[in-house]
Amino acid sequence: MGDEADLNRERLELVLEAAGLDLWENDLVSGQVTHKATKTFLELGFTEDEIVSGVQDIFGLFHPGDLDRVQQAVADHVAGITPQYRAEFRLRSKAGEWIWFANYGRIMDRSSATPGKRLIGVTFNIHDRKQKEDEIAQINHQLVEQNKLLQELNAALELLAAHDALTGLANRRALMQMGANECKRTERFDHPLSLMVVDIDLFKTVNDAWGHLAGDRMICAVAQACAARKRSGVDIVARFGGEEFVIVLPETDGVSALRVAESLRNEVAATSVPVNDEGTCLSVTVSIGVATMRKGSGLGFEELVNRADKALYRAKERGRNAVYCADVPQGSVSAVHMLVGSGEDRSGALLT
Ligand SMILES: Nc1nc2c(ncn2[C@@H]2O[C@H](COP(=O)(O)OP(=O)(O)OP(=O)(O)O)[C@@H](O)[C@H]2O)c(=O)[nH]1
Repeated sequence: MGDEADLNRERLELVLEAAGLDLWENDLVSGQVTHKATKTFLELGFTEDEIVSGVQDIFGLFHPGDLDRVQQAVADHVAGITPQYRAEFRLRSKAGEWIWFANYGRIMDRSSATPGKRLIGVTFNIHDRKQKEDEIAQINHQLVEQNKLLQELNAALELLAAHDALTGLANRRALMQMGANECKRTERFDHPLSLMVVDIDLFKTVNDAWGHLAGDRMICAVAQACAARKRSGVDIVARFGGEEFVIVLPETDGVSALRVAESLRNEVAATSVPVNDEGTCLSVTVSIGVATMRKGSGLGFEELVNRADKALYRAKERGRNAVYCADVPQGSVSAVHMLVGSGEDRSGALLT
């Protein structure tokens, strides 16, 4: 029987050694370590003589950040809440380094006369695994940060790709895309679509007399005036080129578009634009060409822009600071005249 017990012990030791496990046993009533985890202490740099025999002394080697969790895991198992005691924790080596270990244990005498006394378990080194987990967590964290940065860069690029850097308005590329969609909507839903091309008059003279920066400020001021007309989520306001802007007015017929154009022309003409830091303010006017389409007109967006551009040319021909639209029927003239409130020259285009 004694031989068989010795053989069993040797078998157990072989298994523990091969698996890198260190067996221990604690008497939870006396608080004494009844079988010491020798291998673990040697790994920590202690000599056999220095191996402690009190449970509290062992707790003294635990990392303060892990101790509560370990004690809670023991308490949960003793209380029968968990079927095993499991914990991962850091132990302080003799040299003062923190090394990761894990415990796996169980109360072995629940059915004895003094249950809850013998907690038996194994300790094993998990330091390499923990370090790899840390490295992976760090790499994951870096990846998350890099992804965030990429998303921000993508959003900034999308913004740059669709907007004009000077005025912040939609750029020509974005306009052509959105405008084409509006043309399709007009064909599908039979709603009118109008478009204005707004051009600053004699802008070259501003650049020539006051410099390019002053010209830029004037472009921004007119851009703001155009943007202020925008019905949010409905109209499109874009910088089409140098000192030229396009305003797309969905669900707006020619008469209404003329009304908007004339009101914008008036507002700009009443504006005084500060063009430098010395307090120079310049007056400014715009000429506006208006074009409008309905379902079945067969016009694409580019053609609509071209028509408004031709109308703009007529407005310039008529002396600038003017609005012109070739698409409004004769019957609408009086209504527009009333709204325009300017001379024949300005609204004369409607009479052609
Ligand atoms: N400051 C500035 N000037 C620009 C910009 N883009 C274009 N321009 C200038 O705008 C001027 C446009 O001049 P023109 O096409 O002759 O037109 P205009 O002087 O406004 O004359 P009309 O349109 O006939 O009334 C040119 O001198 C361009 O160099 C810009 O982003 N900033």
